[in-house]
Amino acid sequence: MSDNERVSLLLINGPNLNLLGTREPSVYGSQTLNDVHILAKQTASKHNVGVLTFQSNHEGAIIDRIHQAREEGVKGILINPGALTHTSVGLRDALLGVSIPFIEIHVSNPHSREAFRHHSYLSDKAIAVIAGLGVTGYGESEH
Ligand SMILES: O=C1C[C@@](O)(C(=O)O)C[C@@H](O)[C@@H]1O
Repeated sequence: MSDNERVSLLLINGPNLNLLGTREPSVYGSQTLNDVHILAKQTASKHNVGVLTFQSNHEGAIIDRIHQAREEGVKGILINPGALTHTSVGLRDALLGVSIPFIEIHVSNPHSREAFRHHSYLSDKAIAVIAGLGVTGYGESEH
């Protein structure tokens, strides 16, 4: 399979995840978004899968990127929606609208935090939810 034919995944990080590494380190740790991108790409490349990355603090930009993913033939989306997890019907509709399977990722475990973080607009439609593993949740466990 050539690079052009490689299966592609899209990794999306939502609002405030550009601050990983400096943002509330006791909750989110000290690794940066760049570390996340490296980990995800390294993990995927072991399976000959490519990863496109995108981060935005803007709901509409994320929705537009999800729409673009369909045109690009992206096979799966990995998304840490940040706070949009708990607020965005629009994000849910975008993911369902493009019919691309997705995995929801959180660095922290929202269920062990404030009550307003316990509900997700995405989880019931996600293939899987990975939460509370820190940045390692974007990679693959060694086994
Ligand atoms: O921004 C975030 C980050 C988060 O998605 C996580 O990765 O743990 C959890 C959300 O509740 C929060 O708003």
